[in-house]
Amino acid sequence: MSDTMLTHPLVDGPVGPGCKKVDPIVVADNVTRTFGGLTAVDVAHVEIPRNAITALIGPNGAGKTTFFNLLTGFDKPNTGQWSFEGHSLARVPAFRVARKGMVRTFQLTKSLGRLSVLQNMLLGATKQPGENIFTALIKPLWSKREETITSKAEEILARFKLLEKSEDYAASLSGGQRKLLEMARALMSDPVLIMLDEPMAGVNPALTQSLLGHIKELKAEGMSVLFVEHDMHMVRHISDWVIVMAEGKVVAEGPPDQVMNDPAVIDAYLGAHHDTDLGEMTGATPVIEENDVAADNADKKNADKREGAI
Ligand SMILES: Nc1ncnc2c1ncn2[C@@H]1O[C@H](COP(=O)(O)OP(=O)(O)OP(=O)(O)O)[C@@H](O)[C@H]1O
Repeated sequence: MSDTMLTHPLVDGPVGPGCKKVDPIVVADNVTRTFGGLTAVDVAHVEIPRNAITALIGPNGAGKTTFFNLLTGFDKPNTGQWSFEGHSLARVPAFRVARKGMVRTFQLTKSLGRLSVLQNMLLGATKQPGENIFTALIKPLWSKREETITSKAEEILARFKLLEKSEDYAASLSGGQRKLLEMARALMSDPVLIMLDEPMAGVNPALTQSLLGHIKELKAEGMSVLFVEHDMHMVRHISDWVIVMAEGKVVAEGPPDQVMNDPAVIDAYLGAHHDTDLGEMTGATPVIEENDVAADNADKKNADKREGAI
């Protein structure tokens, strides 16, 4: 940020790249990742605030996805340390990271598309029935566990208005419904921090309101949310905090209205998107549940048009 004297309730001290948070849930230091000669991530220090919605933005190739992959154990850094809820998680494998409560959405791939919506949900549960040999041998133990996770899956599907689709192939869902399923699946493992990778990609504008409502609910339930998104409208309307990456580094951070009016950010990132709708700071628009069905239908049509969507 250009004005380092700004303060904010989430921040301990002046606002600026790498600023200290009052109550951080993730703290990362000197995280680097290179691919050959290219430094994809070079984050000196960043803190993610707890129980807030944080957007990670930046131009294509800024290193956002790589940083996500590193934090969640899907990739290994060259250097660096980070902690989640005060516990070091650097180089901890992805399944353990998820068990600790740091859970990311991942895209519905071709193979997952061939499973039903419910099966996708069951895959999201952290501890599977029969996971240890003792439990596997005693049917009442695993069948009870299966019942519990199935009813939990159905409860979450109902909340996301996907229950009636539970037996459908996931591949048959519209773009927006897929995004809802990705989020619903992540909730199966009771995240403390949920990390969403482009939650708005391919989503019809009316279903967008429903998705935004679901994300705000996660925060209302006490979760922290970190998302990567190119849709500036969403970033502006839903985020409490915005972190800007460029060339692997954190170049700016702050509340959305300040970050998006920062000349350095406009030059580095928004300049390339001058023609896109950056919106006004009007606050999040209300959830339009009744539009879901119409939106889904329109969304489905768009999804059908896309070639090889999954
Ligand atoms: N597995 C890989 N092998 C080689 N280079 C990679 C690999 N993954 C990422 N990169 C490179 O690292 C840089 C950062 O990529 P990354 O996908 O993290 O950026 P991003 O900010 O998420 O971009 P986008 O917004 O386009 O998704 C890019 O130059 C990319 O080409």
